Amino acid sequence: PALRADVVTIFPDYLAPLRLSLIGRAAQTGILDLAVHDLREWTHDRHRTVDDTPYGGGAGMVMRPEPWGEALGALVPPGTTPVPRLVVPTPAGRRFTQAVAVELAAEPHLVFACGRYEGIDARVAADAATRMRVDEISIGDYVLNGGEAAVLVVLEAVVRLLPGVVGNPESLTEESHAAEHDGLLEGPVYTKPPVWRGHEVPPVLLSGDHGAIGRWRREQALERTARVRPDLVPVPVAGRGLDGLT
Ligand SMILES: Nc1cc(-c2ccc3ccn(Cc4ccccn4)c3c2)[nH]n1
Repeated sequence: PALRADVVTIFPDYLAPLRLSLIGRAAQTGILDLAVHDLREWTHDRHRTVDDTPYGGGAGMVMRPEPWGEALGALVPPGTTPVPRLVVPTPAGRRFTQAVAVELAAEPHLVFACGRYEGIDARVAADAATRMRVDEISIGDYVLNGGEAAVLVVLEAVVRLLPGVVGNPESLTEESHAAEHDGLLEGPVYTKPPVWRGHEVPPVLLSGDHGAIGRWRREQALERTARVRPDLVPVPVAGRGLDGLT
């Protein structure tokens, strides 16, 4: 497979959507080798305990290190090659962007550690870092109850970049946030009918003039990006042309 992905979670059913559609097909065609594991497999007490009270006090519970240590030891036994990257969703992680998705899509093996409660005992990541690359990732500046939704987001963004997953690879470069699009947002898209509820499709798109269409689309992308995400608008560097290269 192009990518092996192991997901460890106390809510394996939450990852069921990964069996559907794009990612499901990638798994069936063997592009992606996906395995979801229940962390409680690596508990040994009657109540299959995965959490405990936080040292230093404070509200909530913390995930115990022992089950995680055993789970990661089982999934990545010492001597495993290639060494996987451990992806740990957390509100306190580096920002997940398209560039990070591209980076992760180049990895042969990803292991996702889905935390719950107030997070995972910090020693788990510290110990794993002695054997593999640990990547603490935030999918955005909002607080979730656990890492599972973040794994769905990260895996969707990563798997669609794998060769053979998306029918038309060209669609991967023409979209918002793609480097090839200068990181601009996508402008408006239209299809038939040419008039719908009195709304017309912009005539240039029906003109067949591909130069004009290309210019119009770039203008629309710039306009929308300036309105919605001014932080993404490329700043012209002094003494260089529009493409910033000359
Ligand atoms: N971008 C993100 C990622 C998360 C995330 C990821 C994993 C966990 C495991 C537990 N929690 C709850 C929690 C809430 C408050 C402070 C710490 N943790 C998570 C939240 N929220 N937002």
